Amino acid sequence: MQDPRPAPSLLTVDDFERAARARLSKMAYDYYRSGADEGRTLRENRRAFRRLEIHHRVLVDVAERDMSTTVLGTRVPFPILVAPTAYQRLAHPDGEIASSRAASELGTIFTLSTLSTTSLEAVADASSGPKWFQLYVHKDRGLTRALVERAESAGYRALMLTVDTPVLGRRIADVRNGFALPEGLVMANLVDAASAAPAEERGSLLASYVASRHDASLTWRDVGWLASLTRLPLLLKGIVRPDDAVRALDAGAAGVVVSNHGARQLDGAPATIEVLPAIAEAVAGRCLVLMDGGIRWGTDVLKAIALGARAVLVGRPVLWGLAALGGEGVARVLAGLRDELSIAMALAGCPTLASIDRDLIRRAQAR
Ligand SMILES: Cc1cc2nc3c(=O)[nH]c(=O)nc-3n(C[C@H](O)[C@H](O)[C@H](O)COP(=O)(O)O)c2cc1C
Ligand SMILES: CCCCCCC(=O)C(=O)O
Repeated sequence: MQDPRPAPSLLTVDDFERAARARLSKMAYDYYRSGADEGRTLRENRRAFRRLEIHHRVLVDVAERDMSTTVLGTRVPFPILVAPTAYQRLAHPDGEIASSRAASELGTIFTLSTLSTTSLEAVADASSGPKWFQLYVHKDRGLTRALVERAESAGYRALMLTVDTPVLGRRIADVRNGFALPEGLVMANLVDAASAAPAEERGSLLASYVASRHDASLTWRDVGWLASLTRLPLLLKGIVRPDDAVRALDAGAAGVVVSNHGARQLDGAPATIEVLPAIAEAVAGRCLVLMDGGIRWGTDVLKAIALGARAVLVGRPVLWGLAALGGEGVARVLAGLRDELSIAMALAGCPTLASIDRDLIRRAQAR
């Protein structure tokens, strides 16, 4: 007899990307999908995972698996967090509210971008789960300080300072498409600053925002200044070198995010999974190490944990879920990755995250 149930069509992150592509305008899809320049790092972020094999252990009791971990004092049921991504209402009218609620439903951490299309207060009011705030430092330090104070009083639990973006990477598709926010969408955390801006900047063209407001002169000294403004733990996002990770630690950061900004900044930057082991080794457990870039399968998460990350963040997968099915899509993407990780742990002989060690991972022989 035939099974009457329809075959599920949205199972993997790549399925969600196809569904998202069918729903989004070309301009929005290109903005989300793009890497910088020729997309070398974009391809490498995923290829580098494929080069790694998992040499599984057998006959281990994996009847119960524990995927929970603690990040900056917050217990999460599985080690997959939501990365900050700008302009989520471009994907779906419910934007950041829907994605933060989905993260909350699953018990994981949602990171809100400075460039969100919903204000940080509205997101805090709408979802009760743990949240971090991603910070871009503006030339106007008063504005930067105000963002920090607002995030702190709205209940965000950590600040994630993005340090790989002194200027905007060149995303060719965005330049060709003349990327701009459609009428009605704004950079909601910056509306006052935006309405004081000259008319040609109010259209939210990313490039003009960056040129006029974003501070490209940021240095290590400013990290100390930022840390002095807040009692929240500070993470530095965009680290790909062991020496910079140690410097972050020395500057007072509670952790680093090994990231190349989803390959949207410096084309030619290394795949993050390639540089993770040396960074984890350099900081030697003295601070939290997270990573993002190219994670599309539960087995990718397992590889990142094995190579030294406490947890990973996902950017585009969440956008694909949001564009395809709103908040339900985000929840399904996160739950899908969680369930894939659980299966991968069972098959690799790892009942806990602590048992996922480096010895499981080998580089595939070149054929
Ligand atoms: C459309 C888009 C917007 C992004 N916006 C931000 C942002 O506002 N701040 C930030 O620190 N990183 C931003 N990122 C980078 C993500 O936080 C993250 O590093 C990256 O998406 C991880 O790679 P993945 O998309 O392969 O998971 C953005 C990435 C994308 C794809
Ligand atoms: C230099 C600050 C602009 C960053 C724009 C948002 C972002 O991170 C991205 O599109 O990627």
